Amino acid sequence: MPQATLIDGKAIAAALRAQIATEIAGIKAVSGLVPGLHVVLVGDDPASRVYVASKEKLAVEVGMNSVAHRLPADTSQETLLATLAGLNADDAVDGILVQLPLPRHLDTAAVIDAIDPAKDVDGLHPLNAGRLAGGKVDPEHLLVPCTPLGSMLLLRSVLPSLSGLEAVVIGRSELVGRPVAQLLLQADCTVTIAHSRTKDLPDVVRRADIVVAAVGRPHFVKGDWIKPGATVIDVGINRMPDGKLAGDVDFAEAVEAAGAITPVPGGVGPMTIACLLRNTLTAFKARRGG
Ligand SMILES: Nc1nc2c(c(=O)[nH]1)N[C@@H](CN(C=O)c1ccc(C(=O)N[C@@H](CCC(=O)O)C(=O)O)cc1)CN2
Repeated sequence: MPQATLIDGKAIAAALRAQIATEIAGIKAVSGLVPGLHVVLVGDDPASRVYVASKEKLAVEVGMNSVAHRLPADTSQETLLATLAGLNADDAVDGILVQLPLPRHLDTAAVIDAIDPAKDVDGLHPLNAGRLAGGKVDPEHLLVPCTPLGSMLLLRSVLPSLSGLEAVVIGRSELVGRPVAQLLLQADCTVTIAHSRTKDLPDVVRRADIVVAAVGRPHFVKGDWIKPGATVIDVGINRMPDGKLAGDVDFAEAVEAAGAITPVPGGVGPMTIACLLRNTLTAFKARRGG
């Protein structure tokens, strides 16, 4: 049995960042302006610290102004909202992202609501989520959550046309499951969103030409759930007791059945940050009439 094609998220993300860097260099040469990305981190969650440092570094590499606001774990809701109000009002700020998860005492929905939708490079503000759900806006000009956007770019790297394909998304989070389902629908897939209460999940997944796994449970999706030749996008990034990362899909099994599959690490993860940079450039151009 031939093994699946590996979808190389690391390489595709690097190519996207190179494209963004070229575009920013061109804009800078003409206007002297570059996009400004501001990331807000509250607390000291080790994984979040690593992701924020990586966002800061890669934003600088593509030529952006990059600022990380690191706030203590006991930051109050009022202080966080005041920080966001300052960033909303600052014309040099094109993109604002609040790293998730926030400490439990903070109200995440209220924090996201407080970000100017035009600067919401995470695509999580209700206005941007509503535009995506409405399906009426050109995705090139919409601020779409980064992991779903990256997942779609990976899918399109192996499936230029998605029209009419059966897609099953496992997981219904606002960060991944719901928006990726909306993007698949916009690409004319027939979309099922499966979740913890879905009955006969293995049989539901067996129907899928495209499987997007976003459940947050290591090796949850088994190889015999995968229809032969299906494309599998594994969004899970689970830290195992031995320190290694594992996806939501049992890769060793699924690679034998799938037509194409993303690895973990090196699949969707790197696309999340590349798409954040893309959204920041999109926001910059929209705000400055580019
Ligand atoms: N406000 C947000 N918070 C969070 C998001 C998000 O999109 N917006 N996503 C995740 C974390 N995340 C970015 O924030 C992220 C996760 C993983 C990677 C990545 O490149 N992973 C590598 C492995 C890295 C490692 O060794 O740990 C990979 O998969 O190859 C980048 C960004 C939750 N929070």
